[in-house]
Amino acid sequence: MLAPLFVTSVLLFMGYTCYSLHILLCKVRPLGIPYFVIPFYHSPLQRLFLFPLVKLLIKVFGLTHPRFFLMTLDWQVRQRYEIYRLIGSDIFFTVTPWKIILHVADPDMAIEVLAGKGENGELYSRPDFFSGIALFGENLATVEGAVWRGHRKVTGPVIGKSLSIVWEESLTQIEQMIRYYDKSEAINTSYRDFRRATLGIMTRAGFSKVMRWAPLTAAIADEKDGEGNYQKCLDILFGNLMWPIIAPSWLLEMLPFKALREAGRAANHFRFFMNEWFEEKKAQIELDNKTALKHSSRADLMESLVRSSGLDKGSTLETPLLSKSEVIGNAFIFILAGHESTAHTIAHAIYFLAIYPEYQVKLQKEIDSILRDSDHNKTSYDTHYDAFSSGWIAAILFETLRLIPAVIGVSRKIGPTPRTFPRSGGQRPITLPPGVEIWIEFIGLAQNPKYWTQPGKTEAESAISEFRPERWLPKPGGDTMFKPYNGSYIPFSIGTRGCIGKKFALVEFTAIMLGLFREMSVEFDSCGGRKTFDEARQECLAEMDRFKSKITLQPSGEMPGIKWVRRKR
Ligand code: HEM
Repeated sequence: MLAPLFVTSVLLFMGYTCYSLHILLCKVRPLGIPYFVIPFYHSPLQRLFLFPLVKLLIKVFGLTHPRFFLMTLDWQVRQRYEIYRLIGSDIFFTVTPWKIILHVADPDMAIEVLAGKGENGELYSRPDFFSGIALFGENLATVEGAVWRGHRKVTGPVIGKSLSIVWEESLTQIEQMIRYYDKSEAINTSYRDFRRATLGIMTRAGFSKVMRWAPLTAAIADEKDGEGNYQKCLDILFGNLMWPIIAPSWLLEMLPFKALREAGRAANHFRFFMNEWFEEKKAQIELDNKTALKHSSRADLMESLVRSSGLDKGSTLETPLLSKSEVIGNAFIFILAGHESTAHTIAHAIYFLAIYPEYQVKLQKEIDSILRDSDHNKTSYDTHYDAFSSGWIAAILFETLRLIPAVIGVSRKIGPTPRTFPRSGGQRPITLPPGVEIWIEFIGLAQNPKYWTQPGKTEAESAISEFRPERWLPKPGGDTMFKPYNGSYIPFSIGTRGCIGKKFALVEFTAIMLGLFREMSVEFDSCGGRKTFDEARQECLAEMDRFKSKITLQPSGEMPGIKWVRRKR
């Protein structure tokens, strides 16, 4: 009885899948753009089982057709621009039986997709899979249209006003970090160490909570300590975010797998901490309301969020802009987006500087010439940031993000009516059918030789896939950094929906590099003379080619050890 039912269900499913694929292909074929039919695209289970299997098949059978690369995880990192070259087009489709995705390494089209408006006069919206990050409540990254504008109005101005604190706290965190590195041998915990530092900066700038820097393992060892607990919960939560996204935390906590139970518990702890912070801030605001001290000078992100909920007694807000769950949802997205992307970008840059020590010397000369003898702790965002914003520190940041963007791309979807998009190089515009998902591929764009071959040089001489920060420096006698072709370099995305924390990240990166390299230099660990510089360098470059995208780009294996040493003056 069950067997025929099972066979009929399988046949019906297969029939429906073929029919659905046929319908999608009928939409794609007439457009004259290269397309590749692939059986699946990203989902947690495919990530776990199918992608590794395809990778193995490619290796064993030496498969070279683009279709096979497109079925591997994070092909954008491994294929870079080469896949577009192989296909012969800066845009192409992947078609699964359920979805059409357009991959874009064409700058004119990228601009129109990210900054242009759909049929409703609104920006194109993010695909539905983004709704997963509303696990603690809707937030800036998950809402659209007028609601999104409301969230942005609450968060944008206050983030913009936090830059002096970002500068100051970055230097404080780095000072504490250096004290630890001074006593340490080689380390390979840079990614975690910088996450710890940027978390401290976000927590101070956004929530007025002070978290001293300590190596994560030591800081989390003391379970009774609230700060250590908070760090531990974030470390587990962000390392395993996929689980609380696909299942409620109460369910995870009941499952017989330790990792899943821990992820569920971390999500519950996070909710608990945010509730505590919400109530604390509310009480503080209520006190201010009584003393008629509106919007105190210490106003931070959390204050702006809580005030916009109108939940504080004495609030004069007529219509609340956010619910309590949206307040917590936004606290979550700022902690998530605001610490990992910058931390990993700093760690990538540190590894590039270990590979190319000559740039450390240039960076240190720049710091010395700007700060002279003054103590860097006496610097401030207002007096010093601008001086660093068109020199080596900025060039190193831009070049790091060009080669290893914090996120590999952004996506948008076309609404219910067809839309026409321009293409670069005078190619004919393309009209996309409804429902298509568009993936703007940052690495493809930032290594597209049509836009990155330098004037008077060949593509090979321009070393597009290599770390050459000098390409960004102002021309001799000038003071403006190199401006790439519009749309060909957008690691923070563009348009009003682009990254709200861009300036925050630029200031953070600058202060951290200045704090570190004023005192220290970085070098590969030679493992007691057993590893040459060239071996460590090759190992590092090979590891960078294996980076995986897990919220942000990060190592999938172990990076070579590095050592921080006091600068020789
Ligand atoms: C190197 C550092 C960073 C990079 C490369 C980066 C990149 C991005 C990108 C590509 C987006 C997607 C924009 C889009 O879909 O068009 C984004 C969104 C966002 N980022 Fe960042 N980001 C960085 C740092 C930060 C920081 C420090 C914060 C917080 C202070 C932050 C908060 C956010 C938020 C809240 C969003 C959602 C914005 C919205 O939907 O309106 N990011 N970021």
